[in-house]
Amino acid sequence: MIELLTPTEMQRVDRLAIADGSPGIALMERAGAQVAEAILRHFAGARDVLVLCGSGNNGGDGFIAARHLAEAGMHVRVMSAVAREALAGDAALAAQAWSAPLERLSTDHGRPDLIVDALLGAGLRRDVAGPLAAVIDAVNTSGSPVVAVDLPSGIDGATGAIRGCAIQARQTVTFVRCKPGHFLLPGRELCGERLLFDIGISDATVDEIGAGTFANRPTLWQAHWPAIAHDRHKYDRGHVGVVTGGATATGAARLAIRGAFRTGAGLVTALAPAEAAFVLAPALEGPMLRIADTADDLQKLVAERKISAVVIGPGTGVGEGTRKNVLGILATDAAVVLDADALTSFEGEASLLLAALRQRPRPTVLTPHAGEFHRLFRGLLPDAGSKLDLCRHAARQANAVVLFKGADSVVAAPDGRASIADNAPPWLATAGAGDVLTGIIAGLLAQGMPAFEAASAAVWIHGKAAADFGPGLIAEDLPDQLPSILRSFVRPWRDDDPLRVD
Ligand SMILES: NC(=O)C1=CN([C@@H]2O[C@H](COP(=O)(O)OP(=O)(O)OC[C@H]3O[C@@H](n4cnc5c(N)ncnc54)[C@H](OP(=O)(O)O)[C@@H]3O)[C@@H](O)[C@H]2O)[C@H](O)CC1
Ligand SMILES: [K+]
Repeated sequence: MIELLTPTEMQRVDRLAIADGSPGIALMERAGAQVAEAILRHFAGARDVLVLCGSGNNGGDGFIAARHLAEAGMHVRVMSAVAREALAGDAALAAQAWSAPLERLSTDHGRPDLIVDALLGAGLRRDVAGPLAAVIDAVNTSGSPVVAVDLPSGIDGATGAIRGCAIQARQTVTFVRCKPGHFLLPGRELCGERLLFDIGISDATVDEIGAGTFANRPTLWQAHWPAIAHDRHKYDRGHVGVVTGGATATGAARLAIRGAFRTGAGLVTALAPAEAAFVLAPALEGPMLRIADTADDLQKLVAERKISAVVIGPGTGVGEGTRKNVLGILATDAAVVLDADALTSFEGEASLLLAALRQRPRPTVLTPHAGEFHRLFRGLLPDAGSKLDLCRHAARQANAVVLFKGADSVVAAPDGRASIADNAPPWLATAGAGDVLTGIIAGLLAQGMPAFEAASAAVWIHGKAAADFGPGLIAEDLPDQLPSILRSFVRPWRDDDPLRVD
């Protein structure tokens, strides 16, 4: 159940299910019953419940939930955005089965123990304004906990954006599959706890849609996890090269090195300018050190040392030197992770970078945070769009996997696949955490994991490492959290496993 379906895709799934013999009203009956069941389980002490119903099928789910809650003994009032006669289709049928009076939707809610938000769901079509916006504001300031049906009203299910204003829910009950808007910020925050229920639509029906967006979970990438066999030596486990900054700027690269080493790369080499050698040498034990002052030196080392994945960007400085080194590295056969200064060095010259990426046949991952993303792609992408849309566009343009970092990190591949993560705790936003992430990605690429899966896996593992550690985390703690997480992914060698990316 890891696909994320946009409201449009969900409508197509609904239509397929209805065509296959599940009447819409039967789906709605199950949806409304699940909402009631969730409330009875999680808000068992609630006595007075107010259900707010909109004019569409989201409201229909609300009428059915109201009936079940009343049957369970709760005192239920229903406010409707429209009169019964104005309802159509399944929502009209659902309202018929609610025999008590309907109140007109207003801001006069009192202080019920619980409010059920069934105003707007997948059918949100424009910004919320006027009387409906006033109702949403009144709900948010009422102090009553809110259970949202499908989506908090006002949240765009495709993008997670607030359209005008939106409900802040304590819990959101959704059906069949989560939507991107449940994962992307700010939507995720407004959902509160998210509960997903089956309403009788089969996985085969969902498969027919061919969804390309996924929740970032181990099930998305675990099948591609690098294998370990006892008869392989360290060279079979890949060799990561990390380009470092000068004598006073090697910390970021060292974090990447530790991330790569802990992720299981057999060898890790710091590729450093000569001036940094005496600073780095005492700071490295397992990882090796090689001197590279120019793009030529880097290219030669990658070839001679059979380096299978290179990280460049953390601490390398912004400017001509890094630009040349990036272009040099992109011309090698190694998999490449471009981060930080490697991206910012192409600000205003993105076409240079994109030209090199487009003709490159090897795996490449770009890992911008929001600032780096917008600096690099300014003018090259549509002006408006969700983080998911923009990341997909960028991946297509760059012919590379793009990891758009943040609390809702998105990974997109040039073929259109995308993952969205929701497991990063707030304390992961700390200096150097991104450097460790580049190392984890490179460590997985070096062991032969494909780029989309490697970037998605790294994001999830990075978030899990931070969550496991807890508050007080600094980037230096992240690599040491990895072994206990990686343990659960170890799998035996298969004969068709790649030895390494080259
Ligand atoms: N498989 C499932 O997941 C099922 C989900 N169900 C529920 O159905 C809704 C989707 O129902 P739908 O009728 O398509 O849409 P909504 O009820 O969310 O909204 C449509 C009505 O809302 C009006 N609207 C739209 N935007 C606004 C706005 N900004 N302000 C005010 N009103 C708005 C719209 O009016 P129009 O004038 O635009 O026509 C509609 O009247 C889904 O979310 C689930 O809860 C089903 O139960 C079946 C299975
Ligand atoms: K809703």
